[in-house]
Amino acid sequence: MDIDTITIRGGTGKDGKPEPLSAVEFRMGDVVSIVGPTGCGKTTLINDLELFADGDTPSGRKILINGQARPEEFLSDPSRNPIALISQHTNFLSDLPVGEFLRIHAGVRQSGNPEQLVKETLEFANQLTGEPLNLQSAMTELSGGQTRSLLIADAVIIGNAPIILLDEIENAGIHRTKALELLRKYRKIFVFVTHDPRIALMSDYRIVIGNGAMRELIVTDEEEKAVVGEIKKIDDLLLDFRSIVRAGGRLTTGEMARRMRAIGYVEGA
Ligand SMILES: Nc1ncnc2c1ncn2[C@@H]1O[C@H](COP(=O)(O)OP(=O)(O)OP(=O)(O)O)[C@@H](O)[C@H]1O
Repeated sequence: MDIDTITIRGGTGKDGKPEPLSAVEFRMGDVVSIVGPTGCGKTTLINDLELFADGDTPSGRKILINGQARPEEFLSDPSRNPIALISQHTNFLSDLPVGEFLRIHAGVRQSGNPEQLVKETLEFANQLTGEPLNLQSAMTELSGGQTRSLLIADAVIIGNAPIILLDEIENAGIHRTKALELLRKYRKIFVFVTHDPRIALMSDYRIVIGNGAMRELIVTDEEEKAVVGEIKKIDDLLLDFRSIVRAGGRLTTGEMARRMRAIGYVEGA
């Protein structure tokens, strides 16, 4: 089934009142962020999407595919489920080597050459994480960042899911700008739950959640796109400082001023 749109029909917030945003429609190719304070209901919203809620979850929301109720096959046959969720608490239970797992998954999910898909998936995963993984590593031995990178790459390339939900990938040592740039090459709906301004502003629009309810939809305008360029510079600088400290180095005020000048920020500005 080709998916063009996913609609969220609003339900109620934690106070039982109707959500201010009564409906939101995602179109194929959209990159969306869900933002809001801790505990406000962001994960609940993507769980509603993953479950194809039909008024049967605490929020009372309804999820429509191409304007219609979910087809039964999405629930009964996992291989037809168009949604992949990369949650915050993902661990592998199998201790298969990465290569074997990917080969088996590619064989079941796709008709193409499994070796090519495995290669592509590994390359994709290794662009997302700072700690490259190899096909011989046991899956249970991967770090949090490697696990999350492998799952994202597997969902995008082998699972080929048209809708991918990603819950707070910023906490797992994933290269965020790279992730957004790479993912945008694939025509899918990506929904990020995030506290990260870089991810939120690199999205096409964001849904603001408060007290369990969808409150506002903000489209990223030209001014915000310019701001994200500056945020990237500051963020990259912090990542540089982190790398220096991790590698056992020391930071000096002189070095900090030099690096800030190099990206166009003067000391103390
Ligand atoms: N619309 C709603 N109606 C009823 N309960 C809700 C609703 N939205 C969220 N909740 C409840 O509020 C609690 C917190 O929600 P949730 O875990 O989704 O927040 P979060 O924004 O993802 O938090 P964090 O930022 O810490 O990950 C959960 O117990 C959830 O069941």
